[in-house]
Amino acid sequence: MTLLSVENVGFSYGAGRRVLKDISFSVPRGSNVGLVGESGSGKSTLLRLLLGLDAPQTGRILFDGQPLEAKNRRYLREYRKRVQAVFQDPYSSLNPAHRIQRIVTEPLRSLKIGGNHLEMAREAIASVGLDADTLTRYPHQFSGGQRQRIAIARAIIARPELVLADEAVSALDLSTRVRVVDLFQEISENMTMVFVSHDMGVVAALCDQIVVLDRGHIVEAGATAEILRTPQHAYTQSLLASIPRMPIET
Ligand SMILES: Nc1ncnc2c1ncn2[C@@H]1O[C@H](COP(=O)(O)OP(=O)(O)OP(=O)(O)O)[C@@H](O)[C@H]1O
Repeated sequence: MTLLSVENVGFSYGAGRRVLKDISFSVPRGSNVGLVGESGSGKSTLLRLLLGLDAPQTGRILFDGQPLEAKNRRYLREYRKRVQAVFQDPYSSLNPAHRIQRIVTEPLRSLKIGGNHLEMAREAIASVGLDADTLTRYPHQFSGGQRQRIAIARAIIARPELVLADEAVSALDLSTRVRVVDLFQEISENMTMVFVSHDMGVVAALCDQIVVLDRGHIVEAGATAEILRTPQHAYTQSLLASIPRMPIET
């Protein structure tokens, strides 16, 4: 069943040129879909539309069969219970003055979700592989990879149906990146994910489907194995060529 459906979406900032043109793809429930493309291809813009921060000028986005009502605060409050995001820079997204417990439970308060928040925080922090005493500490006491785990715990604490990740491992060094990719793989087993990255290697490791963007257009979309085996578009071939080590089996 389709959870998210993007239909013929076009978008420009103000009166500027089109940065997204006729974008269509769907995200089946339970799947991981990767959006890849070089800098400036429109990935972050598309993610803003998926978060409801902006509305497309043409086309529409359906979430669970209903149109996503961007900028409708009441709608977005309900939407945020079902959709959470993880961003690139774990440091700037974690308030340095707050303890981890307060940071991780923030979605529960802002979404007015009841229950035992401390218990829920313990569970979320354990599910990203961190100790319970993490909750009493501050962001500066952690490494980049640990901070990204904390950001992931915050994203999953409200048990969203969909997680949108924007370059969520790009700022991490290689070995940490591999561990956080493994973590995403684990949590994505019970969730639907849209994973935005300029790194085809990361997306290929995590996603069962890939949508390739080039200057606001979709140039290729399909099953990951298929795209890795027979990339159709010269642009996809060049993205694949930029992966330092290709998987041997696809
Ligand atoms: N606020 C804005 N106002 C005007 N133009 C913008 C704005 N944000 C992005 N753009 C333009 O829209 C196009 C797509 O940018 P976008 O950030 O979506 O690409 P991206 O693929 O996410 O790139 P990156 O990987 O560098 O973040 C670019 O040409 C960019 O200059």
